[in-house]
Amino acid sequence: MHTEHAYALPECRNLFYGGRFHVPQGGYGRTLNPATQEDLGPVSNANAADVDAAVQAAHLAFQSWRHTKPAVRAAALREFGNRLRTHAEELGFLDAINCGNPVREMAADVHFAATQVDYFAGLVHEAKGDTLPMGDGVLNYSVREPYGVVARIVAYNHPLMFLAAKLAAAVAAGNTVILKAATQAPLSAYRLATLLQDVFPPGVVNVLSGDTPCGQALVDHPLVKKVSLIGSTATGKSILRSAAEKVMPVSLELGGKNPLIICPEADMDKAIEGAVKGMNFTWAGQSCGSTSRCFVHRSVYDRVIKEMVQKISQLYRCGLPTDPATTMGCLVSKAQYEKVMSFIDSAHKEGARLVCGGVRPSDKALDNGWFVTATVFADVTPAMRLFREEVFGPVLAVIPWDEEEDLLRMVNGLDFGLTASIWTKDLARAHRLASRVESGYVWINHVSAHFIGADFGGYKQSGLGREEGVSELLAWTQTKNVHVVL
Ligand SMILES: NC(=O)c1ccc[n+]([C@@H]2O[C@H](COP(=O)([O-])OP(=O)(O)OC[C@H]3O[C@@H](n4cnc5c(N)ncnc54)[C@H](O)[C@@H]3O)[C@@H](O)[C@H]2O)c1
Repeated sequence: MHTEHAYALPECRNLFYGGRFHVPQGGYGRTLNPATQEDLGPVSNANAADVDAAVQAAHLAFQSWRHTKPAVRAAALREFGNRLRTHAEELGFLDAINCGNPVREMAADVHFAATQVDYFAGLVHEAKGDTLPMGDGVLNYSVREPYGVVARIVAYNHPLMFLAAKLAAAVAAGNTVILKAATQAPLSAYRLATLLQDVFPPGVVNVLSGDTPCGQALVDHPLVKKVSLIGSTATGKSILRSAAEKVMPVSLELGGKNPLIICPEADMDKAIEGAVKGMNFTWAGQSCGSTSRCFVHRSVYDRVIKEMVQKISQLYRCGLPTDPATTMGCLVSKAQYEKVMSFIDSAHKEGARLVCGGVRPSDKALDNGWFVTATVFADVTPAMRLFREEVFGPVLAVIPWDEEEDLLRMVNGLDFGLTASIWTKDLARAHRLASRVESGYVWINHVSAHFIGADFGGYKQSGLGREEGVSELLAWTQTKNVHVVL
């Protein structure tokens, strides 16, 4: 706690609900800087009693927030967006020091979150209903109403952005929200709570930190009417099972093992650049949308691999996440590091060909961190673990292909279906492949980017529901039909 940092670490690490911070009944744990193992101090571990207190506060706030004029809700959201922008550097720093992703990108995340908050502030009046033509003397209309208290549980790779951006649609629609910070990196969440303390009425936005028991207690609480998760498929399934007990709707943004397809006629320079960028090495590959299976047509296979490796060595070098010059951060924890290393191990054992990386960086300054260099394995086959399972680390699998039918069998042969990226100059092939890939978000001659207003979400076991567009707002409402005989 005595190391000099660019910004002060948050002083208050308690639970934020009902407009104030509360000492956790579940006690405290510790949080670390994954790049150095520096102890960054205590973090609250909310237990079921804490969750209940927060839910009661949110429930009380719902009684008035649901009737607050939409324009007033929008104004609060816009003020919140402005606060985010004003504190972007500081929040980005807190994420970098706590989750291991580079500070420059984490600050950009905060600005992106603010843009999403503004977007939903502008949509408040779109949570509207319909009327049905019924003839004289009868009026039939539907209204959209908020659910009540809802919970958002998030993953660690964009700790601040996932909390800040994703509260907006739920709050815009008139719900009150309990945010559960990422277990591994909650520091920015405490600062976020302070920043929003006087923006929303007490109890409208509440921020908890904790581990699985906190998330589970939120899912199980009878007054929590909807839960959304950004997390792994395993957690998504567990939440879905618990939600069944309450017949509660859920929204799930889950894992991926996303394909990037390079066709022989593609603009090869751009395709190679896309394949490298799509792996999100900056975040050490820790991104759900990472295109971690790269299918390269055999006629260009050797060239693509050679140039890909050159590009990676030019663009990505592990460095301390808090250094603005760093282009690639570290993994979030020892557990994640060991998982990534086990994939590298199994790829070797199963006969994949290592073409770069696969080791710790040689830089002594990084010796204490969970760093792994940008890694590419070629000649990966569908039988290998690296082909089938999400690594959530900097490990790219390259697979040769010859015929489109075989390609599609391999591409669609998994239970994941989040993103896909297709590189071709053949218009017919572009649309044919786009229509046949089983993914919820497809780029043609592009990769990685999200577009505000465009629905993001997964097919198959990569998720349920869509976010980032109007449908996210509507998903936080339920429809009531009213039939009036005049
Ligand atoms: N589709 C997307 O938009 C998206 C975005 C980012 C990350 N992810 C996925 O997230 C995963 C990595 O993140 P992670 O390791 O933090 O995921 P995780 O599933 O382990 O944890 C996510 C969150 O769920 C909570 N949680 C765990 N078990 C729970 C339970 N039984 N009930 C309620 N809450 C519970 C955790 O405390 C954490 O806050 C990857 O699979 C990645 O693909 C998906």
